[in-house]
Amino acid sequence: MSIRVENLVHIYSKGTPFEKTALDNVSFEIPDGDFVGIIGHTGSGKSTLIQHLNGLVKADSGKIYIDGEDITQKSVNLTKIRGKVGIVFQYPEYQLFEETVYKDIAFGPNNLGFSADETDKIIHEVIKLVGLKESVLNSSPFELSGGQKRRVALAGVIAMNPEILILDEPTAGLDPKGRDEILGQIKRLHDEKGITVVWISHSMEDVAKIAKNVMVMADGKLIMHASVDDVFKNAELLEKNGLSVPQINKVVRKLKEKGIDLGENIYTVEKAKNAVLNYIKGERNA
Ligand SMILES: Nc1ncnc2c1ncn2[C@@H]1O[C@H](COP(=O)(O)OP(=O)(O)OP(=O)(O)O)[C@@H](O)[C@H]1O
Repeated sequence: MSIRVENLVHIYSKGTPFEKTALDNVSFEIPDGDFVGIIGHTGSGKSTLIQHLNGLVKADSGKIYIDGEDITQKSVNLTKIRGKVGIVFQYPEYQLFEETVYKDIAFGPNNLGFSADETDKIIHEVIKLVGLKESVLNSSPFELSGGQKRRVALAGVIAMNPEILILDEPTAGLDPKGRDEILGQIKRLHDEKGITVVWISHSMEDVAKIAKNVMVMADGKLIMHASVDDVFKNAELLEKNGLSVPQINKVVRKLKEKGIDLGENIYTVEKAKNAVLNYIKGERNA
């Protein structure tokens, strides 16, 4: 499913001394099946933006089209839209409230009117997708570790069978292993089911590794929207806006200054490793 946003404006506390323009005329298009990372300094408007994408907040002006349907219209069926556009918020584990994991995951599909049999089938599918064992289904969500709770929350959103998955820092507060696993599962979901993913991240490394395209927010404006390579080429602009390129790229640039040229557009450790191996091979054959 595609997303198109036209001239979106969001102002908090309008008409008061605390007025704040969180989104300042933001326009973009995300094609069906894309995997977009949203980066931006703290307070740049990222969370506000994603809340608009399934109608959780009201725009001061502008239009939002989900698969061509304008969801800012009063007549729109928001329950239907929210079934198609799933959002996983920051620290989603705080939203778990049922007495068992099974019931928690069932909550969304039940609300959307899925039959008990359908819901049961989906629960057994999604629990595997997020890398949990069936045995946790009868546990209380509160008995689980932080990483497991995060997976349950993700499973609850995936169980609604969304066509667009929006994630606000899904790996915040997890250890490196938990982070890699959750990101791997999201990537697999995207690859296997073709789900469009929009993902807020503070990790430039993760964005370079997983996203196809990147949106850069600064002070409520969308200042760049391009491929990973095209965005990270602009190190100076990113740094000016409180961001950075992945650390590995800094190492690659430093090496270039010292006369060791590994090549352009190296933003992941994997790419750097291959470039180093090629470089060594080249030196040997010279
Ligand atoms: N409920 C609110 N009332 C008033 N101002 C708000 C509210 N929520 C956010 N803001 C302000 O709007 C701006 C954008 O906030 P938002 O949370 O969208 O940014 P963000 O990029 O997601 O930040 P972070 O990376 O810290 O989560 C900030 O200046 C913030 O202080």
